[in-house]
Amino acid sequence: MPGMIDTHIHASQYSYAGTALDLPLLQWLNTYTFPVESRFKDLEFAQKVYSQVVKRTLRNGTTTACYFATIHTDASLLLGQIANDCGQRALVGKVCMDRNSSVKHYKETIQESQDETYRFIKEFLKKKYPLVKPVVTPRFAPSCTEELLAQLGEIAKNNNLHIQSHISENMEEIKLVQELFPDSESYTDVYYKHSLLTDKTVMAHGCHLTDKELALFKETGASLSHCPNSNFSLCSGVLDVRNVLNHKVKLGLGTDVAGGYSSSMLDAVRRALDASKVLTIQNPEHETLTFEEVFRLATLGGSQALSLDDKTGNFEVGKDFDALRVNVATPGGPIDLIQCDGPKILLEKFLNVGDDRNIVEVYVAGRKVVPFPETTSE
Ligand SMILES: Nc1nc2[nH]cnc2c(=O)[nH]1
Ligand SMILES: [Zn+2]
Repeated sequence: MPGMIDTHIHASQYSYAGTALDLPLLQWLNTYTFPVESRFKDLEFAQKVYSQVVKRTLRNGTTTACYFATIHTDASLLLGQIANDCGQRALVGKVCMDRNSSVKHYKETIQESQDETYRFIKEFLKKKYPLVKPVVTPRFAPSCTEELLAQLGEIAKNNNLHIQSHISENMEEIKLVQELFPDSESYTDVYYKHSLLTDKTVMAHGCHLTDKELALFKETGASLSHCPNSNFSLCSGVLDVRNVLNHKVKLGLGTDVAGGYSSSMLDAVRRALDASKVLTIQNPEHETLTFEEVFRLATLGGSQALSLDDKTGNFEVGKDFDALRVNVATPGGPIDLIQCDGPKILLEKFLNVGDDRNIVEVYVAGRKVVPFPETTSE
């Protein structure tokens, strides 16, 4: 099958994935996230966490990942190097934030954020990695001043770069954005005003976007990353994917580690189906997503959301070979095959009950990256 595409994952939060899920978003960021992310000034710590998250996601069948790192340029460059060395296709973002009232040492001045973003992009592009690219990454509106958002919009435009951020994840966050940006009509308008909504933009969550905001996504070509594990784990909200698709907005799936506790895209597939079923429980008229639709979101949908669908997402002639060799009946694996089923049923079983034991080989751009070559295996 085509490799899976994680459109939103915080590589820097991998060390505490599976813990610390007892607070809502803003309190979770202040209590757990910012203190951990501030540790990535230490390149040894960064090397350890980043090589583990890249290897784990590859083993789980993530052939393309769109990563948030931290505010630290050198550690963010290191994440790019590790993804390249391990053969994963990736977008890597050095996080930008010049507002943080809770963990005072974990923020930049606007000048630092601008200068370091330039340095990050320049040094990254100098490496000429074939599959790994930088992405302009304002953390989210509440942690950036208007001036910084405007500068980042300019930098992305002038260098034709990808952009990633977060939007409308929980209600408290939306209220905070209204207070911080009183001149903007909506959360989406804050990004739109600063040229941050383009056809190379991916915004995580969007649980509470209005139809009017979705229309602005459609108009600009910006996409959404649906991160259902995170949305459930932090009690943020339930995105109505059907409504997003009806608005013809591009959409992929994301793990959002560590707001989401699992680094596996198979988990994202299952949670996306759960989220859709929750909406059907609440409203029987809701048209539940099918497993085929969610499979598409995890692969082709993700490639479209990241504007990488000329390279990956399916096996169309002319694209790179990003693929998983799956053995549904792998010995010692989680699936018992009782009867002889056709390929569609086997895919459904794998998506719902399979795990990395079933993913026998992983290929990115034709290169076998799992099992790991002797030197990098652990
Ligand atoms: N889930 C999640 N939402 C955010 N919004 C701003 N930063 C973050 C983050 O690290 N995780
Ligand atoms: Zn996130």
